[in-house]
Amino acid sequence: MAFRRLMGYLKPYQGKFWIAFVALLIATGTDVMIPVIVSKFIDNALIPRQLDPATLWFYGGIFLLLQVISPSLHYYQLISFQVIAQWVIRQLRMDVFSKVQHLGLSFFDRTPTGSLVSRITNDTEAIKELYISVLSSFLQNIILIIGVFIAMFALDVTLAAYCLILLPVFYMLMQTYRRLSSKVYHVVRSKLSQMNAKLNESIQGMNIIQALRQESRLRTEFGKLNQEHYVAVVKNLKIFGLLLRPATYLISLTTIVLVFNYFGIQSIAGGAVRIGVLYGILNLLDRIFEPVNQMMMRLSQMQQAVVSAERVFELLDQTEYAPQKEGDGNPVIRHGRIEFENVSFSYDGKNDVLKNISFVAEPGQTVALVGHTGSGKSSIINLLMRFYPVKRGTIKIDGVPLQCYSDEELRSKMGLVLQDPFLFVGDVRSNIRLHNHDISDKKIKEAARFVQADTFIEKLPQGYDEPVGERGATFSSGQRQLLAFARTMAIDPKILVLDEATASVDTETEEAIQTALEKMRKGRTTIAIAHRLSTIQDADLILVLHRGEIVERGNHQELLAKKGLYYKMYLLQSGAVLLETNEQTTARSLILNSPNSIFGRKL
Ligand SMILES: Nc1ncnc2c1ncn2[C@@H]1O[C@H](COP(=O)(O)OP(=O)(O)OP(=O)(O)O)[C@@H](O)[C@H]1O
Repeated sequence: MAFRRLMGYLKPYQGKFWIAFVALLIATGTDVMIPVIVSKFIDNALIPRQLDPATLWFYGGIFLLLQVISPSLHYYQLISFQVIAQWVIRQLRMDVFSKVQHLGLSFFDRTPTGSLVSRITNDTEAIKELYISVLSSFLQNIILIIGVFIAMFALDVTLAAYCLILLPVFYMLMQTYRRLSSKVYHVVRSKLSQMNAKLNESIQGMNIIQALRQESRLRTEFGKLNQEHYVAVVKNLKIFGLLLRPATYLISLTTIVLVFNYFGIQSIAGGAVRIGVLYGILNLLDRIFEPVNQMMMRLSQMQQAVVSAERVFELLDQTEYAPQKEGDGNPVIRHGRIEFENVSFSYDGKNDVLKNISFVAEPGQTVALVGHTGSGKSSIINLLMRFYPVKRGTIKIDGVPLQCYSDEELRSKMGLVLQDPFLFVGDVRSNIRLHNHDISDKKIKEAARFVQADTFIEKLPQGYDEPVGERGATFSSGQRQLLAFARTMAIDPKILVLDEATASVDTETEEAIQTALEKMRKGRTTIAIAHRLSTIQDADLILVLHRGEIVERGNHQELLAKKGLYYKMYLLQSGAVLLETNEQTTARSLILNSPNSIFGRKL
């Protein structure tokens, strides 16, 4: 199945493929002609001693011509098949990469990053081997074997017919090897993928690993996978070593003995032994065993490639897409009114993490989401950003259901700033512009000035051209926040979705961030997750979440007056501030360990 589908990828390159195939046919034909010509020369010229110049020129000429044609065509076909394989893999990799980009976040929740990387890199690379093995090696060797038999029939029909018995023997040998190695190869590939996943996790979380002294645990886990991978590879090598050379060697030896017997019986029966034919047959037989060996050797790579192909196609067949636009209209977000109507949601289809969420954010208003960890704040944002499909209840923007908007409209009118903003490899400018060519350099600077990121950017040695490394690791979390603000302001969104940073930054940056936020929120509908209640006291509506439900709602004063959950949280946090100023360390530990801590589950 996977194999047939892989062959389907060859369609666009049919022309090149058939030319290479014809070259292969001719090259193989010339290969098997050489011993036939030599055999004819021995029997027709050498033994009867007819060595006149014309005969010598005839045989010598053909021999030399074949010697030139064969390697040239082999070179051509080899390069052609390799190039075709590279083209196909390039296409396959692009397909997988594009597919991954359109998958929904729920898919990524379940799939480890390392295993995805492994599919796009290692697996496609393994598939390349299939094209090279199948197209180049298998095709070539099968054609060679057919050619050898044709040549043997031309030399001695009876003996060639006897030799046909070799074909089922080879077939059985290959089948046995395939069956044995198939299981082992599955293990090898899956261990490799698990190692990639582990490696990825370790590198991404290196700071935590070092801080929590998890190095030896991860080393042990990685070592275990590495060992299992090694055992599987060695097992395969053993199967391979046992079946390959010794088995084919035994068959080859038996065949040669039988051929000599055949000629012996012929001579006893009174027939003349044709030395040329004997030479030709032995030479041809010798040419059969090497292709069989090569095919056996390639068989393991082919196995591996088919397993890899299955894994790649499994990914290509994923249908868990990111939610897409529905309906024909092209609504536009003009005011930014957000409405949640009885929205319930579950990530796994079993446990509801949001229950009957209803609220309205009028244009220009700020709605703050508060609640302890795991209460569902991020999930509300995930739904509003259309990262996950809404199946129960409705989310509307300007009275139109969220699913009716095009991706482009949503992404250009909604600015999202996450707690830990993601910076791309490039420079500061490209991180603000994000390859949107409608954003001029002037606009980039304006956006940076607006959020007060310009002060630190201009202090950088290369200013807006300062390089940004992977995930912006060379910038502080405050600087990353400000850059993310500038990026958001550059598109001038109607709606702002904020996940307030919890990371502590210095007072100066904190002030810059707060001022920037205030300015950004003006005139825009804002949905903000607030971890510090002090930052949202002026919010028009505060929703207090608890286990996926809105348990309190109102503005700051109203909620304080209720003396409920919000009030408790507020007291706790203002207490925290008070204590911090007095005795920072003790206070922090007190709060973190308190049973009512907002950092813990219970409130
Ligand atoms: N991608 C996911 N897949 C499955 N369950 C998830 C996923 N994201 C969150 N959850 C679960 O949904 C519930 C709500 O999580 P959510 O992230 O919305 O809470 P939160 O209030 O934003 O928490 P925090 O303040 O810690 O960010 C939690 O029980 C969490 O375990």
